[in-house]
Amino acid sequence: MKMLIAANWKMHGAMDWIKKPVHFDTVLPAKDRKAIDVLICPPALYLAAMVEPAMDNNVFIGAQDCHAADEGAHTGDISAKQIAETGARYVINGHSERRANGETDANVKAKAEAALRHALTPIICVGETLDQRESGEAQAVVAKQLSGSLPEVEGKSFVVAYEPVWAIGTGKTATPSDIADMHNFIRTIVGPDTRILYGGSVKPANAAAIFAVETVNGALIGGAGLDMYSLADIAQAAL
Ligand SMILES: O=C[C@H](O)COP(=O)(O)O
Repeated sequence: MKMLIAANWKMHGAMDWIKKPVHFDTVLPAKDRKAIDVLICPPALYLAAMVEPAMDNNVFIGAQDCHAADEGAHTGDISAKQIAETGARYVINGHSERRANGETDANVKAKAEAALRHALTPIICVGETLDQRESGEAQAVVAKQLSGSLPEVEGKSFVVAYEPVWAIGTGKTATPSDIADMHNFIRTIVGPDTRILYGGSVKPANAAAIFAVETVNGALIGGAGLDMYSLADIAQAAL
């Protein structure tokens, strides 16, 4: 399965960042990374401007969230239909930073199903908190999130990102053995054909060890995905 190297820019960036996929291609040209897919998920207002230069450089563009409805009175929200119209190909659903603000498994599932209706690939995030891990509940928490959040749409593919909440933006990475345990567990639920990413303080220095875990099919990268040299170093580790 092709690895997916996905950068989630969160609420970072400015208009001149729309050139970053072109810069990425200068650092790691498309001809040298045919074995992997590269995705950048910028803030929504940059999507339309980024898609064309990014696709010209074999970089996919995705959104960080979508609404479950196709249209309506939802101030500040963006629908999967609108995201798809920009030419973006992926959307992140259920990131822990959104779950922390009240997003439920049912919301995530409805959003992922909206994404699939508009030919976007949802990246569905799951992961336990430190308290949940320390009390031995990590797998049960992830199983519950998957059971409530995965889209029920026949024949459509989605991506799962396992992001332990305690590893996000903290510099603490799960050990390869912890990642392998959780990814193997998730694999038993999602089957052999679904990409399972790891996210949580992925950096150039630890990427190779993470990608060496057999059931890791790529990474969802926050901080280290803002700099194209560091994103390219991580991508290189997946080749
Ligand atoms: O979506 C990305 C994750 O939240 C990971 O962020 P991080 O690499 O800054 O820890």
